[in-house]
Amino acid sequence: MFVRARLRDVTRPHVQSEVGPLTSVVLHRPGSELKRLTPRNNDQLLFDAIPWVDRAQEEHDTFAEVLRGRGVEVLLLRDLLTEALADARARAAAVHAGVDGLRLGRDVADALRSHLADVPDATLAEVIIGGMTFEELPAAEGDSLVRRMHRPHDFAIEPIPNLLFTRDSSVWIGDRVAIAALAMPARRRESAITDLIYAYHPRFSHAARAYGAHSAPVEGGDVLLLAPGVVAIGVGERTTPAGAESLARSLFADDLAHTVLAVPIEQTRASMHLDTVCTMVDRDAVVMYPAIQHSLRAYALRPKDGELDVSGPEPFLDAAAEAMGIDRLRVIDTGLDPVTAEREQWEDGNNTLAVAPGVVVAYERNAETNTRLEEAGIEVLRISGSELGSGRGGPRCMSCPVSRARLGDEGIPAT
Ligand SMILES: NC(=[NH2+])NCCC[C@H](N)C(=O)O
Repeated sequence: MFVRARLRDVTRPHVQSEVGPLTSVVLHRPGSELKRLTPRNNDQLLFDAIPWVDRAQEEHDTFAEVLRGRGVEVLLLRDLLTEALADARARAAAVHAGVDGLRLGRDVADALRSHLADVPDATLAEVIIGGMTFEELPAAEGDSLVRRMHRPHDFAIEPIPNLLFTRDSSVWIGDRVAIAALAMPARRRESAITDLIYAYHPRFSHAARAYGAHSAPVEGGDVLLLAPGVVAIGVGERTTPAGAESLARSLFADDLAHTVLAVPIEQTRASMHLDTVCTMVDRDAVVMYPAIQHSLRAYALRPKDGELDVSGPEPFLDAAAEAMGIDRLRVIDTGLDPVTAEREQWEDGNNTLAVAPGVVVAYERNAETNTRLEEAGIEVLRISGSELGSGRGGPRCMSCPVSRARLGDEGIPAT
């Protein structure tokens, strides 16, 4: 009885750290939404190039296989969405999120809503993710200025290619899920999708929330669970000071953290999230972009008599070690020359996904960083990311851990 209960426990949502053995994760296999990218819209849609979609899918399939090979349950977001849409309330939420009446005008919006009300769940999921152009709109009676004045390839529903980066739109902390409030217009609809999956998919419908999509901006790529009870939140291009503060309040209120470290990062595309410059590779070790190693600082937030106590800023590594209750947070010293370090940081060399303490998935192209990780005793599972990387995200960005075994419980086999 006891053993069975523990086995079942393994895939129950629960994430306390960045490195506890990964048992269940949400990925999004990229699809038609990437085929919508053109040189005219890629900047706005936050891609730096036009990916070769078939190859991106192959690379993603390999990523999923590497994880499965380590006993990880891979949940695909498109499947979760389609299954959630079996609930009529989820369908209504999906149509509401996809059809923008102000943009389309009353007649087109009404026609589109009634068309989507009748399509199968899988088609609705496809339209919500892949978008719809004006020429793909269902035919309608009567005349319409909106239809006449839009070009055939204009989007009636925008595609959401950044759904690939499942890390950013939601994050599990303990047994609660935080729905991220995404900062960039091209990504706002992603929260509506994760929100409805967690609200209506039978697997998650009982999950309590740690944060809501209508709060101040927080993106999952900025949230690092350094140790049970210790959460670092990057504050920069995406997560705002108000977002970090309100997530901290919410975590304290729910007893999910005792310390939150707010970590200012440069507001540039290269370091859009904290996880572009620093990820954990072991219980007490991070891989970090050398250029920021000595300048990264943190404000420490702690609960005090129902209010917030804010101290610092002090060097991030010191603040982290103190909050984690360890002597020192090791930095894997990549020791790279500044040009190589900058190139590999841009290509997500520091954006690793730990599948267990000391075992990470990384892009193979970051050869120098990976070699240094191995020299430091970290096992590196290499995947190709030549096409996947064109959206500026690595293995950590492309994964949303739903459950990890607690540190110290590694003996539990994955089901
Ligand atoms: N956690 C991350 N680093 N995510 C990367 C997201 C990349 C995406 N194109 C964006 O600009 O939003």
